[in-house]
Amino acid sequence: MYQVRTYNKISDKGLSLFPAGRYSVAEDVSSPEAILLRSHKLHGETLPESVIAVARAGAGTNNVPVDEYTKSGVVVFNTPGANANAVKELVLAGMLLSSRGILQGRDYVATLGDMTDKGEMSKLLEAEKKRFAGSELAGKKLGIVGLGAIGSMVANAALALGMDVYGFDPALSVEAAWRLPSDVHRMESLQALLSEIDYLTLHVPAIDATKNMINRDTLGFMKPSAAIMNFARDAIVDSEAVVEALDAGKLRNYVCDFPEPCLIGHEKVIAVPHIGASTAEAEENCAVMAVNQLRDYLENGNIKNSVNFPETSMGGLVSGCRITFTNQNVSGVLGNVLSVFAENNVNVIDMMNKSRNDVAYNILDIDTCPSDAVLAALKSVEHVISLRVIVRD
Ligand SMILES: NC(=O)C1=CN([C@@H]2O[C@H](COP(=O)(O)OP(=O)(O)OC[C@H]3O[C@@H](n4cnc5c(N)ncnc54)[C@H](O)[C@@H]3O)[C@@H](O)[C@H]2O)C=CC1
Ligand SMILES: O=C(O)C(=O)COP(=O)(O)O
Repeated sequence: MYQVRTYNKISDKGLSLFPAGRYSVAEDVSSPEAILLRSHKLHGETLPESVIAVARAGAGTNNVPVDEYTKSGVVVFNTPGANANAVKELVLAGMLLSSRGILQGRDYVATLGDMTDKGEMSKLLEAEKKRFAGSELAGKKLGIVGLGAIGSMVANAALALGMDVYGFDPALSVEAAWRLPSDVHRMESLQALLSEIDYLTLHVPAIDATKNMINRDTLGFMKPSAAIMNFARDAIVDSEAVVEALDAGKLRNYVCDFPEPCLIGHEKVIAVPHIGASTAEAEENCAVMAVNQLRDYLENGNIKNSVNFPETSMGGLVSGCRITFTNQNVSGVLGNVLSVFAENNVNVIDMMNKSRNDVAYNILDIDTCPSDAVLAALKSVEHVISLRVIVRD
């Protein structure tokens, strides 16, 4: 029986994919092989030694100490693109809230509760509405920083709204480049993009390279009439600098999914509580994808959509026994492991070896499971980090 420890609200559509008789899935399982979570922060928590995989039902993995887990052979998964549409829609809402007097108008109308005369109310509203006039998105310039799953969807939607779209992404993958509409103006630097645009939307991961990428200096490149949408992470924007710019009339408004104390109550800030991916559809997509990936790893040793391990798949088990092992990515390890097999007359039917940065991952199908002594010999091969035996049910 596999044990999976969960954190956060994970959609039942995903959880129901764990077969009841083979999985125990709960917040309080004692020796989990896997962890399934959303934004719960694992930094500073002791990971049970039993854990071999962590699945983030979502995109950002900055709540998981990925580097530390990699060293102990723990595979970290995420669910690329599964919640991108939900974020895209909220970005569009954010830009509309930023450009029109929707919230201000709603707040004003809510003050009219004492009025009883319909005609009087109508007259007053018509007289006052000029205070809530806005501007249109069509024809405005949108800058997108990060053109991955979310950024490319926002680009398409913004073009459909008649916006002129500018993009900056120095790390763009070939696959993401293919998804991008050709009308997106490619910018060579953040500064060039910021000085051009009326709206900025951020869709980069929270990593060292993006920490405080919007700061006092970079805010200085923007037009005073520009607005920022931050549905990425708090770490990407220096909020204190944003408040200074808003107060000094150097930024029109700031729409964000990551409120911080200095932003609360500011009249030019529209802040919501990290609800970018909080739709039924996105929660289901993420949970289903995370559970399928986790099951394929636990039951077959296959790896898809990991943020720290190479994509490695040999399909379902065909032989009686599958050995998977992770090793430091140095030369000679696979050869030494195969020597142990050869010395003990273990026949390898099929195998795959892939590497990514400092780790290599291997799947080997063999005809019969090796003895405990052979397994011990395999585990003691220099630079082998972890080893697992998967037996067909
Ligand atoms: N508000 C919310 O609920 C959600 C927030 N997010 C956040 O949005 C981020 C992006 O999500 P996805 O688009 O799904 O990820 P993605 O991995 O598909 O795209 C990220 C893009 O950022 C680019 N990038 C990396 N470093 C960069 C840099 N220094 N400058 C410019 N571009 C850079 C990458 O090349 C990639 O194209 C996530 O990492 C997460 O932090 C994601 C989903 C929901
Ligand atoms: O997928 C992401 O990166 C998100 O920020 C979504 O977070 P959540 O799963 O809604 O807690």
